[in-house]
Amino acid sequence: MRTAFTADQIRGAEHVLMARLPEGTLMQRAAAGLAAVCADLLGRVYGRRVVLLVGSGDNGGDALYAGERLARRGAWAGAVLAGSKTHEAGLAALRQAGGRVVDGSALDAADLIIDGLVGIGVAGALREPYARLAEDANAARAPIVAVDVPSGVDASSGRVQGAAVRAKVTVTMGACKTGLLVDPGASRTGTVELVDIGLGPYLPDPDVTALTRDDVAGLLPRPGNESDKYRRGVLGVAAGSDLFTGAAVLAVGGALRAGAGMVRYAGPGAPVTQVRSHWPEAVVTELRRPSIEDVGRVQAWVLGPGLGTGDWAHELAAEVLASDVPVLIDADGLTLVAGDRGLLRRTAPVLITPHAGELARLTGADRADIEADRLAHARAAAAELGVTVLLKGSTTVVAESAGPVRVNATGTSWLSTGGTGDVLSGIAGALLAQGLSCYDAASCGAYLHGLAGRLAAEGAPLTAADVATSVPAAIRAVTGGHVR
Ligand SMILES: NC(=O)C1=CN([C@@H]2O[C@H](COP(=O)(O)OP(=O)(O)OC[C@H]3O[C@@H](n4cnc5c(N)ncnc54)[C@H](OP(=O)(O)O)[C@@H]3O)[C@@H](O)[C@H]2O)[C@@H](O)CC1
Ligand SMILES: [K+]
Repeated sequence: MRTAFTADQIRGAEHVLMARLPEGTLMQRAAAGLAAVCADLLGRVYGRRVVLLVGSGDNGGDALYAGERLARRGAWAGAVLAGSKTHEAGLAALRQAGGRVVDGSALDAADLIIDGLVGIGVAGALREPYARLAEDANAARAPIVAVDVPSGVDASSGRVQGAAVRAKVTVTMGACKTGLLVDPGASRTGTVELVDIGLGPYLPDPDVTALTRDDVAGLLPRPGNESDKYRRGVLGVAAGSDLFTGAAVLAVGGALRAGAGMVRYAGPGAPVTQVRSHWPEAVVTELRRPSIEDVGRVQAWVLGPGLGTGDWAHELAAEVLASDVPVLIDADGLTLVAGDRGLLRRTAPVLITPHAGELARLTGADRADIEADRLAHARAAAAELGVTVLLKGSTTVVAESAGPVRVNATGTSWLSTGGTGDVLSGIAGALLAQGLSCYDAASCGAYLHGLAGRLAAEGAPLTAADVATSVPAAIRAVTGGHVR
């Protein structure tokens, strides 16, 4: 499990550790790790030009001491001092090793840029001259190594207000920061390298976690000798309408490919015909009225893709939500719930899977605000609505009212195409039916969906149906495909 922490959490742990060590020890550990990554990136250190962007705090101190180490190995090291003050001991060390103070024009001829403008101590958007230096560094041809976080990215949320460094590598100290895993910040980090400075034993529970392949392999249900289709999990899918038939086909497809023992599809005539012809494996009930009475027993429901938002859909949603099994609500289901919050009054668990626009409709928050601070809005919605929230987007986040938010970064931009959300609801719904909690079903579902998208795309456009087709390959890639 990858873990990440807010700036305050890191500072708290640093405080305890620092009190036990001689002054300056942590910064030397940080600088040593930083210099090693820079040296790797340069290949040969001797004679290369390294420009350090140095802010007024300890982030600048890290950069200066790393510059000192590179200068001792024969690099030309020039520090651009951006702040009202500078880490004096770090600057003296750099000078003693042969480094110098330069102005921003040195960026043009740099082989490597070290961004030590600001780290976890930043407040708000970058001020001048930091903002201009960040932009000049981005425009230069040399790769940028960000110290701790790319300057301009809020370490605790991933928020970017104004200019921000776009790094090739981010060398983060002690533990990963939340903002490195959540967009828009995550898209600025490049590769994230962690330098162990001994913080581990002093860290609290993480703010954010990200499942690894092994975590997902451990959580995914696998059939045993005693399994039959009922014990493996029966998923009900209430989706599709005479106007929108594809959503039903895709949601059922996602569920079947993700290992549901059986999928029971319930809907009106047109999608019924489509689901039957695409998926003879599904057990289909054509609804003459909005009732699930004749559908049979299920262990979880997916409600909403392509369902429509009229009275018929509302009645069906009310019936599904009146059941005593977990329900995943997506798409039109979310619009229905936004118009009638009373539908969410139930005791069995609810997982909602909105994108930012749908969450905005549900909570009244501004869509742009949600996109700027995905974590805070997903958490707040989970607490306000009493549900698990899977907020879709370039970094998908899964939040409950308490505990760490799980983020998923397996996705690809090729997944931003119609119908992929329907497939995701099928996958996560199948995992719910197989007994996973909303939190695990959502985070494993997002992981598999992202990976299936990557496998299906291979750098080219994909369709939602391709994603569903690739789900077994994604599961195989996660579990190693061992026959059992
Ligand atoms: N402590 C340790 O032992 C270790 C610390 N470590 C390192 O220290 C870093 C944290 O250092 P930190 O706390 O000094 O804060 P930091 O991120 O350098 O920035 C603070 C300065 O930025 C400025 N500033 C703020 N907002 C701004 C804005 N919007 N726009 C422009 N400027 C702004 C503000 O300047 P001022 O307003 O005072 O001029 C303030 O002084 C951490 O990320 C890690 O790299 C690691 O090596 C591990 C060991
Ligand atoms: K930085």
